[in-house]
Amino acid sequence: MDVVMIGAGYVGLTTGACLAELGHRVTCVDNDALKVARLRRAEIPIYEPGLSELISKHVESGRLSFSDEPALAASKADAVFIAVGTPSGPDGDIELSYVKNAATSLAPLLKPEAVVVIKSTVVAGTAQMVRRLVHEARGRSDVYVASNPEFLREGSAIRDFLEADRIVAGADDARAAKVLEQLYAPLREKGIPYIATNTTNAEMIKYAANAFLALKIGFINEVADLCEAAGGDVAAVADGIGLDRRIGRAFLNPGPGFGGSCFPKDTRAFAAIGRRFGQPQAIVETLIDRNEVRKSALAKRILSELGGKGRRVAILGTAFKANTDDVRDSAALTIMPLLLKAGAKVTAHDPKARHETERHVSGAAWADCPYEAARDADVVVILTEWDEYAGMDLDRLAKSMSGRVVIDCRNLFEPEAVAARGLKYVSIGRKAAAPVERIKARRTGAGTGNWSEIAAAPA
Ligand SMILES: NC(=O)c1ccc[n+]([C@@H]2O[C@H](COP(=O)([O-])OP(=O)(O)OC[C@H]3O[C@@H](n4cnc5c(N)ncnc54)[C@H](O)[C@@H]3O)[C@@H](O)[C@H]2O)c1
Ligand SMILES: O=c1ccn([C@@H]2O[C@H](COP(=O)(O)OP(=O)(O)O[C@H]3O[C@H](CO)[C@@H](O)[C@H](O)[C@H]3O)[C@@H](O)[C@H]2O)c(=O)[nH]1
Repeated sequence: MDVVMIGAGYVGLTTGACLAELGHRVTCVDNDALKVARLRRAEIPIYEPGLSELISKHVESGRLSFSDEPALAASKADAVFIAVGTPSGPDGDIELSYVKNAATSLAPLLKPEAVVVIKSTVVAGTAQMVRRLVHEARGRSDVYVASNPEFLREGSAIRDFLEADRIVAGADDARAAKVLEQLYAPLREKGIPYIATNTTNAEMIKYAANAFLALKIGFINEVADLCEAAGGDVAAVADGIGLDRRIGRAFLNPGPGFGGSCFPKDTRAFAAIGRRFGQPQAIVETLIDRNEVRKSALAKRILSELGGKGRRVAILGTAFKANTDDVRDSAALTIMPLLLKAGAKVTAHDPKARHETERHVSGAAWADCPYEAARDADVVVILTEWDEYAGMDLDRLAKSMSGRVVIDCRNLFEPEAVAARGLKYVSIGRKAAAPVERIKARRTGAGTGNWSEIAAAPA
């Protein structure tokens, strides 16, 4: 089929390249002419594993091209996807102006029977509203509107698309339903569950899924804090509850609070829809508050470990999660400014997100590797779970630092391994760190030094 993708961001580029992989001819259109010029030079504006290779493959196969001018491609397209941003508005509700602009400017260009597919995350009722706008702009009702929310995660976007848990195809008429079926035929043949439903359900499914996943994270974060206070180990607790198939182990990893371009924005939108329809989503409202409080509480905790102005802290990881250069709503964007404001000297490192972080946070120094960031640091804080940090040489890290505190917000290490280097390990709900003296005693043969003795010692 001939497809046009409006918006060449994370979702548009990935979806465009993957639809080309499924055999369709795709033109990705963006109104950012600079972005399109870069894409035409094979410069991929985002870091997403495998995306650059997939794009090159299909530019060469002739099935993928880029344009900043939708007219020609849209006039031939069977399906026009809208994958533009839907940022948060002031009351948490989403800003639909990009979706509306894209739809109305395209409307007169479409051939009869074309289907506009909304890929952006939008609130219930948006597809119906877009249908009215498109028909008004054309002066006739010979094109159709569908809702096909996207569930990919940054960092594993291509696999999430091509090996999706399910495809949600929202259509209110036979033509839109048929075009969606044809677009996804290769994935349906592979046995990927295909949920054919109406547009309102499709829109609701997307928000309910994100709200539920965010709730799992918010829940385990609080369980982790309780474990820390009660002397439990959240990793064991998450394994123990996650093996219950009704619960599942995924998304039970505690951290510095969820971030990214989706969970914070989508939970706010979900809560806003609840208020708008007179059905407040109290659980999600609380989750949003707790997640924000978590990030600033973490900054306070870092400052208390740091113990005074002018002391040095290394921040390892500023992306909202590993394998992306995206820093939207990342914990680092809340925590770094608070540390700098309190007079700390901050040196940061991230394998991919330095450039993006520098657009939002000024005043920090940057290092080329984690050990350089840790040089002379009083406290090292891990905020992103990059493999590079999980694989760090702890002896080298300990030698680089002048202080002794490692605050690991992603639980990358076994507490004992860090403590054995004479470091105080502050994790998120793992076993309490052994005090430096006790570890030293163990190394020098004083005391029994067994694990239960170390674990039982006060942090
Ligand atoms: N990022 C994700 O992981 C993810 C996953 C699933 C769903 N979503 C949803 O998908 C949507 C897009 O998210 P994103 O992260 O790809 O956004 P993005 O900001 O990375 O990309 C949006 C692109 O649309 C372009 N654009 C805006 N208006 C346009 C127009 N009228 N014509 C042409 N181009 C236009 C912008 O220049 C930009 O390049 C959002 O609704 C988001 O909530 C995102
Ligand atoms: O056990 C976990 C899992 C995630 N996170 C954090 O939660 C945030 C979001 O992570 P993730 O869901 O992996 O990334 P996204 O790329 O934002 O993907 C989410 O948001 C997308 C946009 O809607 C959806 O398409 C995806 O299905 C949904 O997982 C990040 O800050 C993670 O560090 C945790 O703290 N613990």
